[in-house]
Amino acid sequence: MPVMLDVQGRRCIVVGGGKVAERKTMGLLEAGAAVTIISPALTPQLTELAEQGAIVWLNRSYAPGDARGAFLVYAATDDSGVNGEVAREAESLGVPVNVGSDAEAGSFITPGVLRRGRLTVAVSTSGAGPGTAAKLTKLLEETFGEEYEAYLDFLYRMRQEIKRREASPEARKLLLRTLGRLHVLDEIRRGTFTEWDSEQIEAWIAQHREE
Ligand SMILES: C[C@@]1(CC(=O)O)c2cc3[nH]c(cc4nc(cc5[nH]c(cc(n2)[C@H]1CCC(=O)O)[C@@](C)(CC(=O)O)[C@@H]5CCC(=O)O)C(CC(=O)O)=C4CCC(=O)O)c(CCC(=O)O)c3CC(=O)O
Ligand SMILES: NC(=O)C1=CN([C@@H]2O[C@H](COP(=O)(O)OP(=O)(O)OC[C@H]3O[C@@H](n4cnc5c(N)ncnc54)[C@H](O)[C@@H]3O)[C@@H](O)[C@H]2O)C=CC1
Repeated sequence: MPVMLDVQGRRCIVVGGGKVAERKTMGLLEAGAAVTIISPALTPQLTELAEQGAIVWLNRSYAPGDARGAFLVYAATDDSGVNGEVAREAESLGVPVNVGSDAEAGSFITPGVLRRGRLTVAVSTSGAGPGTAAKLTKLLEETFGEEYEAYLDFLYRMRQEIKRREASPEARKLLLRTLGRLHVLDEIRRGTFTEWDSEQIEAWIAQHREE
């Protein structure tokens, strides 16, 4: 079941400090999570993050009780027995858990992720082929270029303005549908798009609210 979680400022626990733990941590930090790593060893990059205070590092092995109070738990050690223990504890506490060594041992898996500002595309093969999930994510990077970031910022602003200025549900619906038909994305791609100021937005809404 795909969902988009808001992990901003929420405590997420990563057990293990190797390559896999590093990748999960980078994804969590990108999403603004408060990461605690529990591991007797860290990769150079994770060590640097701990030194900078960007993550909390507990320099020891996993111990029962570590999953308490977490929003998400990642079992990313190279010991599948330990990963299984972490998963059981998290499950008993009702905390979602990811197991890097076995898709089916946890309650969620980590998809490949493509970000373009407000756009997030997640790709999963349900654990059948993680390398394929990575390849498909790369392919999507070509389809969804950098222009989507500016385009979604534009859509976000217009949607806010339409909702703020327009009380009638019918007019809103019409405006939002018309908005989706604009050629702004092409203009951004061609470099001919210029930001709309408040007056232009107001004029556009007035012109299109009753078509
Ligand atoms: C089940 C899952 C667990 C989880 O949720 O973590 C899992 C499990 C395993 N991965 C393995 C191997 C590799 N994983 C990658 C890459 C990624 N793996 C990711 C997710 C997942 N991997 C989850 C399922 C996702 C899905 O399919 O929906 C991505 C998408 C996201 C991320 O990790 O951030 C990230 C791409 C990020 C990107 O670049 O976009 C590569 C390629 C590479 O490194 O370039 C290889 C080597 C090639 C190969 O083996 O295919 C092995 C075998 C280990 C062994 O042999 O011991 C297992 C264990 C098993 O098979 O169960
Ligand atoms: N999800 C994925 O994308 C992938 C998953 N894997 C799986 O993930 C596992 C981990 O892979 P890597 O990060 O490459 O391994 P790694 O060997 O680089 O790192 C393992 C880490 O776990 C720590 N650790 C070991 N026992 C621990 C304990 N009891 N408590 C806390 N930390 C402990 C170690 O100190 C080390 O930092 C692999 O064994 C494999 O099964 C492997 C490749 C990709």
